[in-house]
Amino acid sequence: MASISLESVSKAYARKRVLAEVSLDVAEGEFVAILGPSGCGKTTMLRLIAGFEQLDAGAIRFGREQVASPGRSVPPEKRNVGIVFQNYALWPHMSVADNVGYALKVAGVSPGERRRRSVEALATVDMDMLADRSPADLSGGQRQRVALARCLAARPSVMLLDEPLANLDVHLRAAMEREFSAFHRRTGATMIYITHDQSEAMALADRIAVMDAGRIVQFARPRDLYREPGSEMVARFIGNGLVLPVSDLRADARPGHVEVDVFGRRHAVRARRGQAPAAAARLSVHPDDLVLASDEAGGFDAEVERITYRGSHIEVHFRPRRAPDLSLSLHAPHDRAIEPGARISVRVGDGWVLPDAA
Ligand SMILES: Nc1ncnc2c1ncn2[C@@H]1O[C@H](COP(=O)(O)OP(=O)(O)OP(=O)(O)O)[C@@H](O)[C@H]1O
Repeated sequence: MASISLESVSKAYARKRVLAEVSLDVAEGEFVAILGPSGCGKTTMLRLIAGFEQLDAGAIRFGREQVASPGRSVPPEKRNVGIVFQNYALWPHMSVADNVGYALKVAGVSPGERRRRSVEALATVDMDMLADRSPADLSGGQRQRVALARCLAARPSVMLLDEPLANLDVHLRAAMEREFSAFHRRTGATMIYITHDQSEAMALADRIAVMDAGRIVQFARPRDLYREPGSEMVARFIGNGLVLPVSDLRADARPGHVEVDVFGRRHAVRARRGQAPAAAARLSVHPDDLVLASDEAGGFDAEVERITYRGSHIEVHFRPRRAPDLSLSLHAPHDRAIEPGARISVRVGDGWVLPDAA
């Protein structure tokens, strides 16, 4: 397995810049998700790493070896990269084992060795019992596991996965998420996983690179992205994040904390150390951070708009009285009696002041 590093990589199609000086260091054996909205350049980045596209500026390294720079590119078949796409085409006329061993056959590996490595790769994804089946007789999830085994049989030093779960239903996705995690633990493969689904990225990755319009806007562990987003885009993209306008930001006695005014009530929230006092700021919170205050004096005034039943809890959609254009939500116990139109008092239990430059 190898580490991967992108150094100020830029790429344009015709005159449209798709990647702008992207730098990223993925450690050996790390599981990194590339997360971003449609069209932000995720697939282009993957294609550059795989060697299907040439970069315009910058460099890509696998370990110490430079595999791409302007005008110089190691071809895809020499990069030892395994790729699993969303559309995992399997050959319908070949058995599962032959599908998995096909690349080895092309590479001239002997039939005995081929079979051994195919069955070994299938065992890794718990599919060795179905080695002689036809792909037509498999479920969607089983086919995706075969695609994974096929990638694995070639013993790649890097695995690239492009929205591999996008075509699966929600239950199968959850099962496959577990599969990918287990697979990563077992093989120690360096994995780069593309998705626009933030919950999938949060569940799987050691670190997540959030992309927006051809740039990496933040590269951090899931917990840090959730608790300390660096910009409004990241704050909104992760964990149903909300951004509140706050005012009169002042120092708090506790390091890493400040006091702010949220719709007329003072609250202590988290901020970068050294955060300067400010007349106005933006606060990143999540529905779980907002709590119904028991007494009216506790929080800011709001009016309930509607309730969504979620089984384990109810989601209360509301508008602050002082900012009726802002639609927010919080989670409350499912047995809490609360009606649309009711007046409530809301406290910010936890929040993070977005850094000034964001
Ligand atoms: N071969 C190409 N020629 C011209 N433009 C391209 C080409 N490939 C991609 N683009 C453009 O580059 C931009 C980034 O595309 P890319 O596929 O990398 O985004 P993405 O983040 O993977 O999107 P999605 O999540 O929708 O797959 C888009 O505006 C796309 O239209």
